Amino acid sequence: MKTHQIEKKDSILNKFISEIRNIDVQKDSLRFRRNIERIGEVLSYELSKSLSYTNTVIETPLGNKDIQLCDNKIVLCSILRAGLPLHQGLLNYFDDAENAFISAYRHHPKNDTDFEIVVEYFAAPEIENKTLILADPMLATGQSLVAVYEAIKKHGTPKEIHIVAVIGAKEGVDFIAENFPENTHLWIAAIDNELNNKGYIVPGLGDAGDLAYGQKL
Ligand SMILES: O=P(O)(O)OC[C@H]1O[C@H](OP(=O)(O)OP(=O)(O)O)[C@H](O)[C@@H]1O
Ligand SMILES: O=c1cc[nH]c(=O)[nH]1
Ligand SMILES: [Mg+2]
Repeated sequence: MKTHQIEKKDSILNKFISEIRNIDVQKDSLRFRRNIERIGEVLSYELSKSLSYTNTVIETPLGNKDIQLCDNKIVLCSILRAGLPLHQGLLNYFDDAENAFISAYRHHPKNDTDFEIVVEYFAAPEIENKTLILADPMLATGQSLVAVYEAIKKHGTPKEIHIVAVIGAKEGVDFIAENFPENTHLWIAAIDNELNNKGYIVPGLGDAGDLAYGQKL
């Protein structure tokens, strides 16, 4: 897997990341969702540089102009719930993409610290031989992404996979690197060093799904 950690180079992205991490600013859920969306837009732009392009002639009112246009058949698949605002950011740029949604949540059968990932809902177009963009803002242990990939694999084999995430933990990045095909790309804004005993990224930002959409039972 090739990891692209976009915040390594300073840019306006830093402001959006600082706001989603900030304990005061993140309380404004409208701003939180919009910041995740804006980060999705920045990551889309970075990812777009790795896609394939074909020469196309565009007719303007005054003549013709050659331009290289992306010819990948993209399926944009986001993991519910927290993936929704990131999905919108990606779709703002990859507006021709087909769309897929898959659910994954942490089920705690015994206590707060042990959990298993439950994947239930999957709605997708044909993915065989297409460019699959898998989006989830948080990459903590990596178990959700791997569980989702196992479910998606049963429906076809994409030509290539691009994972898009906002904040990850080193441990989770290593885990997905072991479990996704070698030609997978990870486009991620920031990578933190630690996970706590509940599998939350430290310092991270807290619970992305709750910050975007409110607490769940
Ligand atoms: O890398 P992992 O350890 O699997 O954790 C990351 C997952 O946790 C969050 O979802 P959550 O289960 O909180 O669901 P939600 O989006 O409904 O809040 C996040 O959006 C990822 O899907
Ligand atoms: O840090 C984390 C880990 C999982 N899910 C989140 O929303 N945040
Ligand atoms: Mg959550």
